[in-house]
Amino acid sequence: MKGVLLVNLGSPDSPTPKDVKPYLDEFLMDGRVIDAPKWLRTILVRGIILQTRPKKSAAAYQKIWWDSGSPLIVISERFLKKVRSQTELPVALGMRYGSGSIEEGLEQLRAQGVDEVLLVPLYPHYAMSSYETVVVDALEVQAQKFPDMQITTLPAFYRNPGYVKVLSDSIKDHLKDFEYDHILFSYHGIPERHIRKSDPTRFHCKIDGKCCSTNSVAHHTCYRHQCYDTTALITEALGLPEDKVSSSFQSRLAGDPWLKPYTDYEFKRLAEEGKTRLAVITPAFVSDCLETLEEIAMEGKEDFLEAGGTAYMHIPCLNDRDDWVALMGQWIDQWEKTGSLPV
Ligand SMILES: C=CC1=C(C)c2cc3[nH]c(cc4nc(cc5[nH]c(cc1n2)c(C)c5CCC(=O)O)C(CCC(=O)O)=C4C)c(C)c3C=C
Ligand SMILES: [Fe+2]
Ligand SMILES: [Fe+2]
Repeated sequence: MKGVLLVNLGSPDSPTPKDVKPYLDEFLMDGRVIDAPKWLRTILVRGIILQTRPKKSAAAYQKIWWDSGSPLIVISERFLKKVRSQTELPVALGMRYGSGSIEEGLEQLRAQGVDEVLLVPLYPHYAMSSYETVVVDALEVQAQKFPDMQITTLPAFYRNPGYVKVLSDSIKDHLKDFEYDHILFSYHGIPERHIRKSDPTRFHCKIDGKCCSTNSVAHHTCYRHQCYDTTALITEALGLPEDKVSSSFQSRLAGDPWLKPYTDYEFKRLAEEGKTRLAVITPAFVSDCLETLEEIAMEGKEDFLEAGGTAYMHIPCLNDRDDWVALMGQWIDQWEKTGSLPV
């Protein structure tokens, strides 16, 4: 019997340093997130980052936490509930880190007789620190705990025409009452090294301004290419003039060079260029979370207005929008009836 597992990133159990610490420990000790050898990762994460970060992150989580819990979790649960109404198949939710794991999700499906799973990483783009780690974790759990289960994975869907339509309709809806002179597409950043590591050719991705627009098999796993492609597809779908649109990368940690341009620098640059009414969209996330609600909607607004901007809007993620839920329902239906996956 077929069933579906939706997977999102996960959140701490509460916005306190006590609960944020084990969550960050699991997250940052993932070798696909901090890709240093284990001994070095242990020193970096447990010896340095976890000494101070939990307090700082907990304070940020407190600013966005809802009475019903972490926005990312609450939104993912609302999405789950609505997706269930679109299909007869059992649908479960798993988180890559923190409570409500992928294993628990698969267990729930197995209890309902499922032995063929459609795994849906809730990320539009491929990155080793997001999409790939979900797939690898699910396959490891399957091999160890559910050897009779078969797992099929939904590909990164940033180019899917249905997805491009839903995202551009959402932007259109939110910009109805906001006069903007620029739209910034702010994607979660990753270290540049991750791009090179994910390049199967080992030679294509040079992050030189040209590789991401030169056709290559490397683009199947090039997060940078996929982000710029998302901006281009949405720009085209909305008929936006190119000088009103740009892309940037947020949420970097100190240390390595991360993908540029950095979102916080872009706020300043755009304001100084005279773009005073800014809309910001965060298409690396399908659900609002710490990185969108605190870093972009709160901190970003403050930074932009301080730099001389006069109006600012964060466009929410797709969350549990009905057209997004319906699209997920169509993808599930297609897989159930034909075994094929949307591209
Ligand atoms: C080396 C560090 C990190 C990489 C690489 C990274 C990639 C990455 N992350 C997301 C999605 C989310 N990240 C979120 C929070 C978050 N991310 C990092 C670090 C890396 N992410 C940290 C330390 C944190 C925790 C909070 C903090 O201390 O700042 C979230 C929000 C979770 C929530 O509970 O709301 C999401 C979602 C993607 C898509 C990605 C690669 C493309
Ligand atoms: Fe992250
Ligand atoms: Fe590239």
